[in-house]
Amino acid sequence: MLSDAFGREVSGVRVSLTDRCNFDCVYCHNEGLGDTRGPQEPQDDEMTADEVVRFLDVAAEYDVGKVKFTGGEPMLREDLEEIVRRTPDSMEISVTTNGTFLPGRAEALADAGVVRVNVSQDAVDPEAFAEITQSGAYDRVVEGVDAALDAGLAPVKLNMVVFEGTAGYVPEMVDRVAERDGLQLQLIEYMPEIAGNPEWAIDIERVHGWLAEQADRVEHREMHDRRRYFVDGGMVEIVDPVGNETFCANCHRVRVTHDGKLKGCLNRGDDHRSMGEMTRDEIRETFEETVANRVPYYGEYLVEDDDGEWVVNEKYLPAPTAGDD
Ligand SMILES: Nc1nc2c(ncn2[C@@H]2O[C@H](COP(=O)(O)OP(=O)(O)OP(=O)(O)O)[C@@H](O)[C@H]2O)c(=O)[nH]1
Ligand SMILES: C[S@@+](CC[C@H](N)C(=O)[O-])C[C@H]1O[C@@H](n2cnc3c(N)ncnc32)[C@H](O)[C@@H]1O
Ligand code: SF4
Ligand code: SF4
Repeated sequence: MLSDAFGREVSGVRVSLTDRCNFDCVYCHNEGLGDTRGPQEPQDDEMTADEVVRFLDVAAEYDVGKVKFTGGEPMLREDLEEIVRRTPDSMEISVTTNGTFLPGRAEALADAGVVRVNVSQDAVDPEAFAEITQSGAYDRVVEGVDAALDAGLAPVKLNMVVFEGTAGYVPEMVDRVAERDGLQLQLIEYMPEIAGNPEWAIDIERVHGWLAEQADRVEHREMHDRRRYFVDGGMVEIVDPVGNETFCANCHRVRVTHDGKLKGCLNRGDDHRSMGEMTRDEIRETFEETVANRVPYYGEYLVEDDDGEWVVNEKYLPAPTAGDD
């Protein structure tokens, strides 16, 4: 397994299959590309299934054991099932989706080899949902969650971005996952870096504090040192990257953009390496370079030396953790 200069092993990849989407969520960072709601028709620049699989084959050679397919909306790709089927057997496959295409396709995804899905659902109130996603698809998403559970794609994590527009719905969402076996809740701190509107952010520590009061127990997940609260039989995980040095110190994934560029960090736009028409050997080299150049985003990992060059801040070496859960 490859490690970066901070000792962070790369055990997973997140592959964006498209930047298209049928929603237009007001907060969307589009996996680092920044523009909400990409074009609706298939684009020439999307990786083909062959290109995705070629990259995954190379990643598997480096013992990358997990792949997350995301987007844009990855289920807009009609060849998603094919890509999943052709993903190396050694990889655990999950998908993050807005859920609208799960009815009618969840079973096929499970048959192809997806083990679990994360479904975005920011509110239990259809009107609020419509305002946030700019869509009228609330019922369809709820149906999609049911379809995923019926197909055995469990646990289904409900992804909820916590910001000014949703914070009031957190207690209802916590109740919802407690009521239903197979559901978990993932509260994602709003990230304004790429999406803009920093005034929408709320203090995620208040949510931690509230959950700590409700929880019977709290666990730490190895990836990102995320906290998991167990409330009335339900599990609530908080994804809180913003300004969080510990989160980045435990980041074990390399990303691929829909147009086939490798990148070491969600928030960086200056480290993209295009795989384009590369041979496998070239992809290997590019993957190694990408890992070697990964730098945690939050924290003073790079400092200026006496000659004005940016160098690794030695106080962070070796990195605190390795591995993934
Ligand atoms: N800054 C940052 N944000 C992340 C990272 N991982 C996840 N997030 C945020 O959390 C969102 C939801 O991630 P998901 O695609 O559901 O997957 P996940 O929670 O990371 O992975 P699993 O819990 O293993 O399913 C992402 O779109 C980001 O907004 C990360 O490494 N860095
Ligand atoms: C970019 S979407 C792609 C997958 C799919 N379309 C979906 O919505 O699940 C992946 C996740 O990123 C989250 N997300 C988008 N913009 C965000 C932001 N500015 N801050 C935090 N999370 C964000 C969404 O809620 C979603 O759960
Ligand atoms: S559904 Fe996902 S990709 Fe589409 S706009 Fe919403 S968060 Fe962004
Ligand atoms: S380094 Fe930090 S901000 Fe960048 S992808 Fe990893 S956890 Fe996210």
